[in-house]
Amino acid sequence: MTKKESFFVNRLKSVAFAFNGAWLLLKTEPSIKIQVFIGITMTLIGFLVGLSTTEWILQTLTIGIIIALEGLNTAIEEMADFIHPEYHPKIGLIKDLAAGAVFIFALVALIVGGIIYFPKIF
Ligand SMILES: Nc1ncnc2c1ncn2[C@@H]1O[C@H](COP(=O)(O)OP(=O)(O)OP(=O)(O)O)[C@@H](O)[C@H]1O
Repeated sequence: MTKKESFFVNRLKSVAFAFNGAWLLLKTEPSIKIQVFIGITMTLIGFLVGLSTTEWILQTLTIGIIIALEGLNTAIEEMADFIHPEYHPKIGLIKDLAAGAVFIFALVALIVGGIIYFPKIF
């Protein structure tokens, strides 16, 4: 196998691993299921109210980023539990920080949603 072929085979394998990770998140993680449900609901509402192109881009980005952050938070939790399954204040801090990062973006998502939908409702 040439170097070029092995590069493309390796990239393909990476995509397959990433796809498997995304599928596992969707299948096993309640927080991801909730975010995906909210994302689908907001997309349907977007069609109902008729979002502009810019609003669609902002809403889709916001939904995607929050789901991706939830996924990273889950990965950090898994790593923390694997490295140190017993109670430890540092593990608590690491998990709280990761959850805090998701929380910050959840607030941003609420603000973005408010800016898009508030003028359409009131
Ligand atoms: N091993 C630990 N040592 C110390 N504190 C912990 C430990 N595990 C969890 N905690 C504390 O409990 C909180 C919740 O942790 P947990 O792993 O249950 O995540 P979670 O927020 O319930 O996430 P999810 O619902 O996605 O599983 C953490 O943010 C942390 O404050």
